[in-house]
Amino acid sequence: MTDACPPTISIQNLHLSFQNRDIFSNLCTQFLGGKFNILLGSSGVGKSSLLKMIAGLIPISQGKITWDNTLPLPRQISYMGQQDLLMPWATILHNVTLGSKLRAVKPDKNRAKQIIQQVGLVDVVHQYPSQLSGGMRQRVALARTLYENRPVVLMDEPFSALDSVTRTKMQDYTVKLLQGKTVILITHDPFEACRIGEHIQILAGKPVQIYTIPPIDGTIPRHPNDPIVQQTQADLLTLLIQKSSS
Ligand SMILES: Nc1ncnc2c1ncn2[C@@H]1O[C@H](COP(=O)(O)OP(=O)(O)OP(=O)(O)O)[C@@H](O)[C@H]1O
Repeated sequence: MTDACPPTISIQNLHLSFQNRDIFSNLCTQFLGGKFNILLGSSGVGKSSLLKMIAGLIPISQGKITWDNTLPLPRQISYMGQQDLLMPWATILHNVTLGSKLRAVKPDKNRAKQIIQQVGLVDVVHQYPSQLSGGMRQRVALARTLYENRPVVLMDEPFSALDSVTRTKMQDYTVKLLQGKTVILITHDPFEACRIGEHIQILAGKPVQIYTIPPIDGTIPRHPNDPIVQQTQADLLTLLIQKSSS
């Protein structure tokens, strides 16, 4: 499973409603294979729900999600939701390797420890989630997602609880480890989008649609001082303000 070619994921005329309230209709877009796809948009517009539909966590009533390889999509996905969903009874190491245990395969403890070290949690590897801060818990969830080594990685605001220095380090490490995978990452932060985005889209408007941002030059992770990052984040924020009021 880990050597599957990371697919492009296509959304065709997708519809979502909750209790007869339409969230979006006829939504069409693509998330590019092997790229960092970033999704922005105002709170409540439907970003997390779209990610959950791709992950198979919300059933599809109308429209289609397709992908361009032959493997079942759910088996290719590693999903990091907004809630960390850490198991309170398991140590940090066991939380990170939980997927292996659930699949009844021997955990790769060396790989897990390496990732835990890179996310800065080596000192708490044998502690329990209740002993950690919110930002530390989020890094455990990040480590668990990275440990899975799947071709498709869905991440819903994975760095939202982190201070700006840690956030920058985690962005760099995530880009390094997930290079060549199909990543769909939700963020509210235009700066983050411009640092690590290769294909940036905004979910916005009435009715809700997807808008694609022109590609940004340079390889990711772009340096925070890169003038392109500075300029495009300002443009992106302006666009977000425009789209949220239209
Ligand atoms: N299980 C549910 N039952 C009913 N309504 C829901 C459910 N899940 C989401 N919604 C509604 O669907 C809309 C979209 O929610 P969603 O969480 O997808 O938005 P979002 O863009 O990810 O928001 P945020 O940026 O705040 O996380 C919201 O109005 C929300 O209240």
